[in-house]
Amino acid sequence: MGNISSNISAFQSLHIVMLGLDSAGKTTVLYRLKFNEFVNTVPTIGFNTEKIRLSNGTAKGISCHFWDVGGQEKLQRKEKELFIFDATEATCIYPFLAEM
Ligand SMILES: Nc1nc2c(ncn2[C@@H]2O[C@H](COP(=O)(O)OP(=O)(O)OP(=O)(O)O)[C@@H](O)[C@H]2O)c(=O)[nH]1
Ligand SMILES: [Mg+2]
Repeated sequence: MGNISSNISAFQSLHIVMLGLDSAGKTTVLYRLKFNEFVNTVPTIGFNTEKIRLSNGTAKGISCHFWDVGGQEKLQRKEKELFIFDATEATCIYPFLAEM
């Protein structure tokens, strides 16, 4: 047993897919985590992806791979398809995101 971060080896990344309605603040959160500052955003067409090392109380921290998916109505059908797949498998979701 243990928490999520202690079960992730130094060579693995935690994949986090950010889903939500348009203008919910997903991209704002992503760049706040990445740059530690507020960034003006534009509506996301397709997706943004960033690798961010977050603190988990250890010197190494935890490697997180964020997938910030645009929430506009025309993109929501694609988002629903993503739920079919295991979001921890980036190779599964990437082809679908790339089509958006
Ligand atoms: N007041 C307030 N505004 C916020 C907050 N977070 C984001 N915003 C604003 O809300 C707007 C939309 O934020 P985004 O981060 O682009 O929203 P999003 O969820 O990425 O939207 P899509 O890309 O269209 O899916 C922007 O003008 C942000 O400045 C918040 O916590 N408070
Ligand atoms: Mg966005």
